[in-house]
Amino acid sequence: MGNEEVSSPLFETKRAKGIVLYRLFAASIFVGICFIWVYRLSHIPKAGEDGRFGWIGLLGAELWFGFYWLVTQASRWNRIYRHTFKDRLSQRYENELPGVDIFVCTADPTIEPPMMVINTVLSVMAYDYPSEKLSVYLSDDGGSELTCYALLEAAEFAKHWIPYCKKYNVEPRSPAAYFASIASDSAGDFTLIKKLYKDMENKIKSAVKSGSISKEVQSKHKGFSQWGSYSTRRDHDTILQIVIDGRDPNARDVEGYGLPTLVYLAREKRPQYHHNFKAGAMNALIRVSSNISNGKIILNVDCDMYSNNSKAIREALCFLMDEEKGHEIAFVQFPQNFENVTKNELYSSTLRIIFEVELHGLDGYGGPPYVGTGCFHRRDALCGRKFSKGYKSEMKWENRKGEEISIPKLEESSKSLASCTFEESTQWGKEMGLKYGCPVEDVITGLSIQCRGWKSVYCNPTRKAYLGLAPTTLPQTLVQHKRWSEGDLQILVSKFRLFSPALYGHGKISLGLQLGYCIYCLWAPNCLPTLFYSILPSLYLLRGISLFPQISSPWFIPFAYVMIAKYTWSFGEFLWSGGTILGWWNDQRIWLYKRTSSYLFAFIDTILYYLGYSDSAFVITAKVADEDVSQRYEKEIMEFGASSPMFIILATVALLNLYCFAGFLKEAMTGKGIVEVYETMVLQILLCGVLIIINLPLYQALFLRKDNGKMPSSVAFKSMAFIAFSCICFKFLY
Ligand SMILES: O=c1ccn([C@@H]2O[C@H](COP(=O)(O)OP(=O)(O)O[C@H]3O[C@H](CO)[C@@H](O)[C@H](O)[C@H]3O)[C@@H](O)[C@H]2O)c(=O)[nH]1
Ligand SMILES: [Mn+2]
Repeated sequence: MGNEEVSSPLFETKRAKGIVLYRLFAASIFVGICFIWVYRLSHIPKAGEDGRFGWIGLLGAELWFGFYWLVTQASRWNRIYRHTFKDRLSQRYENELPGVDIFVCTADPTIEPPMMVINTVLSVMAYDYPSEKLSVYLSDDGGSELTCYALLEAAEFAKHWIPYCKKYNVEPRSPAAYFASIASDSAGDFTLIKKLYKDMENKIKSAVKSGSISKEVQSKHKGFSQWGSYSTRRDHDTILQIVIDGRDPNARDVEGYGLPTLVYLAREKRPQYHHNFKAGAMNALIRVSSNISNGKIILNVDCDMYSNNSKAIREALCFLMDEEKGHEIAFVQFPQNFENVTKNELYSSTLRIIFEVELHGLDGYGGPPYVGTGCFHRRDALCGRKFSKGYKSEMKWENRKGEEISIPKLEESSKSLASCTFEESTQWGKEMGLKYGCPVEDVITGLSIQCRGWKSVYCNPTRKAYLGLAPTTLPQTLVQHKRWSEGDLQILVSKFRLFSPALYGHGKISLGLQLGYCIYCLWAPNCLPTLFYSILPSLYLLRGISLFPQISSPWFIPFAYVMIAKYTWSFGEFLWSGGTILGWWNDQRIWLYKRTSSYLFAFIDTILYYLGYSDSAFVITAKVADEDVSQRYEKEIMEFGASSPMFIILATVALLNLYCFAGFLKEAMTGKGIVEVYETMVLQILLCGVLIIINLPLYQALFLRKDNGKMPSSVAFKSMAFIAFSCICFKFLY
């Protein structure tokens, strides 16, 4: 190996093409925004004049939108793309690759079925990586015997599955996804492995169906005795079982090769101790794993996020082990991609623009946030170590010497690390591990790592590294976004303080990155201006009062330019990120729905939280759906289903616009004449019209659909009563 080879980097970074053109374009939009501001400020109706209230409202909204648009530029101004050289990595380090501990989190056996969980586990056990250096930990906050049983079965199946994957270079390595992707192969090995999988599936499914583990199975595995003291999932001792001990010379697959270590953990839960949701689970895993395998690298995945690219560990190591820059990097984040999205992404759940555009932008300013899954951490950075220039942590593999402790002893000593009291008066949840008290434990933890001086890297290879399950109903989508926007807002205004002098004063993270975080931290406050903009102009349309420049006025130009330019860009960006035309349209609808419902509720909840009236929780997203719900999802029919207060807002805004438009049409036909009205009110008509078109599926769900996914009629009544009341007030009183 020549010196030249050693000095060649393990990854390279490229600036996005056409960035200068983009910057010019963005500057032109900003000029347009300034003109709009000037127009609004210089034309405020005088006190007592028609439309003064609405005008000032729109002024506020436009000031906000302009400001927020500026903030979002942080994610587009300086986009970069990474490319790795995995062959160089194996040339230099193949025999010294570090140990990797993989954490899979699950929390509820009914909405996260054991079969799904073990498919994720199997996919990460079968990584293209030396098995003896891999350890997989399953954290089960559901404390479910069924999940544990499924894991025991998976351990048996893994003995066939891992060598099969390696022999045939299988991709993806989640058995369920693999068998679904392959029509049928009559080759001997394939038939055998498929049969073994089906056998395992039948056993697990029948256990799940009966809801318990048979006495016979229980007697075979001593681990089940640990459920003896179990009363509920909120009240039990630590349950820990080393299912496979990678150091055991007898733990071999069918080809005679070593197996990865596999551990089941249900940390202790007591009603009087807050368990801190996923952050609590992760911290218990960090400690338990340090006692068992102590890998230098920690990969964290959600239980639905199976590995779709068996080279992902090697991708991540190209960054972390790079001789020149590697020592600065605390974590490597992969995008979240989803297996179950339909062609036109009905609920916009691919988060396409975030993962294909924005995180590349944040990467240009110091690194993406940690988004909770598909992320490789350097263990010491995650545990609170500060970055320092001179320090180079040794990544290379060290054989665990002198660790001839027996499994029962190792299990016993690990259990105490997962007890409720262990963290009392320690820094866990504060400066060590994942932070507590925030609904987005991931983002806040990543931010604090970056504030300790570390960088992160965004790695988005063509073959997607992880595929998970996106929510398949509108309420789930909205609830998920409520959790996210609420957590992100807390980062901005709470004790964590993105802008606190302590962080900013020391210049810990760049201004670009701070603004980048603000894109998400300011999601929630968008609710008010968006509500204003989707209600006021329509109400004024009904009253015949114009709030925008006439078509013949020169002030019309900036409005037209900003709208056309911004939406053309957004459309183009969506298409070249791989989306469809209808997908973009759906994205616009969900954008509106999130802003007017999820963000509003998050905003209100955050205020209540600070006043001490509410506690933020982690509502787990369901990963299974009823048959008819899935069918409608496949056909891209929106699922409303249960009555939710969020729907009342959506329906009210939609119906209000319909009512205003109808009222205006009637007036225009009988009164002034359509041409003249059009001349003075074109932008208001357009806005109201677009709002109606985008809401078509909602009207359908309110009035036309008969299936179970329609909007409950109670929502229709409530919102109509609300509209009738407010329209009457607005028309006659104001
Ligand atoms: O008390 C809990 C609650 C959740 N989880 C696990 O956390 C993961 C994420 O939960 P999910 O309901 O799927 O939430 P999502 O909104 O899809 O998750 C995203 O957002 C979360 C923060 O809001 C992050 O924790 C996740 O990693 C990220 O994928 C799942 O594996 C759960 O099993 C736990 O282990 N314990
Ligand atoms: Mn999820």
